[in-house]
Amino acid sequence: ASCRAGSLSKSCFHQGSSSMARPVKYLGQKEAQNIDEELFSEYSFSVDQLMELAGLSCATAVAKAYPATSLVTARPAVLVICGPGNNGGDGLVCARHLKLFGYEPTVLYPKRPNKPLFNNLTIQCEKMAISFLTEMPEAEVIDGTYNLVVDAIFGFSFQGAVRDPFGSILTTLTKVTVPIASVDIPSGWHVEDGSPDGLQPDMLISLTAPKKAASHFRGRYHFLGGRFVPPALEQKYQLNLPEYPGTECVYQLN
Ligand SMILES: NC(=O)C1=CN([C@@H]2O[C@H](COP(=O)(O)OP(=O)(O)OC[C@H]3O[C@@H](n4cnc5c(N)ncnc54)[C@H](O)[C@@H]3O)[C@@H](O)[C@H]2O)[C@@H](O)CC1
Ligand SMILES: [K+]
Repeated sequence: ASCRAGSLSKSCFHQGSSSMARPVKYLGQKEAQNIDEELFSEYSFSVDQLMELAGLSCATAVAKAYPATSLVTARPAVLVICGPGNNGGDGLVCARHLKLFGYEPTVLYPKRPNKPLFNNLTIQCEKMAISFLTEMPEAEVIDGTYNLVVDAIFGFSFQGAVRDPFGSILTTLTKVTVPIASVDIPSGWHVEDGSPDGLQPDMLISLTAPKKAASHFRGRYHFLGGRFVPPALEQKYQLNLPEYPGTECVYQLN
């Protein structure tokens, strides 16, 4: 079953194991952070584990929507822009899996936290011959060089006015014409209210469960990823997640 999230206010109905249609829950910012915290504290996951699964989901969703063989340019070049928190970490993992899937990712990672997790993810990319840019290219250069941009700048902890260097990066992104695939939230959007003047990505990969901002998403592809939620946690928060098909790590919501 599939549905277009934007056509149903804050809900996307799907057929679960029962015959009754159930709406997938769209999370508020605080609830998303509580679930995140509980996965680590109560369920004893490590950040690395969930980030790996989240990033793999993102690369898988990108490969389903934009198969490397269907890309118009000779090289399946993809620009992955990573922010300063865990959303950026998802982007680094996504870049590594995209490379394994036959794409040519290039990473822009302007603000790097000095923590082993992010240092290791960066080295893993470098060792896979993924190049890192030192500055954000102009929109025309992006359009001429890359087939797609993966936006892994901000996720569910974003708040307030955008601080540099990400303000100018987001301004450039609003001008690119190649498709943008946003990880978890379109960067710069208010996590619950969205942003009518902000990025308009072609794809959104919601991780764990969609956030409320996803009801404002108007792009072509909305995927759910991050198939790691224990059933008890899903029930506690009444997430009403769809059943992922077979062994898939993503579920297409529209
Ligand atoms: N439990 C989950 O659902 C999981 C979440 N993951 C990812 O983790 C993300 C959340 O990560 P974080 O909590 O680290 O937060 P984010 O990655 O959303 O962003 C936090 C970073 O952005 C900065 N920031 C916040 N507002 C800003 C502003 N206005 N201007 C400039 N910088 C700003 C903060 O200083 C911090 O460095 C999720 O969206 C998802 O992508 C996955 O890695 C793993 C599992
Ligand atoms: K994002």
